[in-house]
Amino acid sequence: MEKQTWQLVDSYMTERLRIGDEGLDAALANNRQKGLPAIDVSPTQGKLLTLLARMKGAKRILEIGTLGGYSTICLAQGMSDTGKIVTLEYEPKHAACAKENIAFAGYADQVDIIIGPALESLPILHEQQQSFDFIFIDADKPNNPHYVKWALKLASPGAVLVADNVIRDGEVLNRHSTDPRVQGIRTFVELLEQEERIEATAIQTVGEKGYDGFILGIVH
Ligand SMILES: C[S@@+](CC[C@H](N)C(=O)[O-])C[C@H]1O[C@@H](n2cnc3c(N)ncnc32)[C@H](O)[C@@H]1O
Repeated sequence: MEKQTWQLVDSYMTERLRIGDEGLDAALANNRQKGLPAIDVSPTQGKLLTLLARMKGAKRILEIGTLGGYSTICLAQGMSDTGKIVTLEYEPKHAACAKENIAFAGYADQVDIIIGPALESLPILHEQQQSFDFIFIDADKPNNPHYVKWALKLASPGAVLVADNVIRDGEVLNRHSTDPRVQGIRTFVELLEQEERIEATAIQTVGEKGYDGFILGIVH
């Protein structure tokens, strides 16, 4: 099938901007070989995570939704040399694959994968008085409103907040949508509208998963 313009542009930019490396390529190959769903962030989007973590000088990153650890490795590449990531994953099979990929990429000692529903892990992190200067939300979208509330409790002042898949082919505009993921994003955006501590914007994207986008913000 003939490639669409956005695919050609994505390949052009990925190549010209030298995006990706052995660890990231191996992670994607292992994820597909183990049958994980192909819902990792794209290489150009992953590089955005790397750059945001580097711009922030992130030292403690929380990721909600690990899958095979592709985005975890992107974040690890941008964090400070002594940085740590806590990443939350529901599916043991995904977490096991992520563990392999993260170790191969050289970040085994800096990443803690917690297996289980994020809504059970987040209160434990809070009880432990953990805090984070970068939070990436990319798990089950119906729970995004809960995740942003936990993010507010766990964020250190000035923390970066990123959430993926917030446009959903434009369905975010459809207040009558029966898709709980769309309603999760709509409620999430309404919470952002009301929450003065969060200053945010949206970046629209196009990719293998369609027309979608990120929320980027700072928790003051
Ligand atoms: C979109 S994928 C994450 C992709 C990953 N961030 C990347 O770009 O490489 C979402 C992941 O969240 C996990 N997940 C879904 N519901 C969850 C929950 N309640 N708690 C923790 N993880 C969950 C899924 O199993 C899946 O692996």
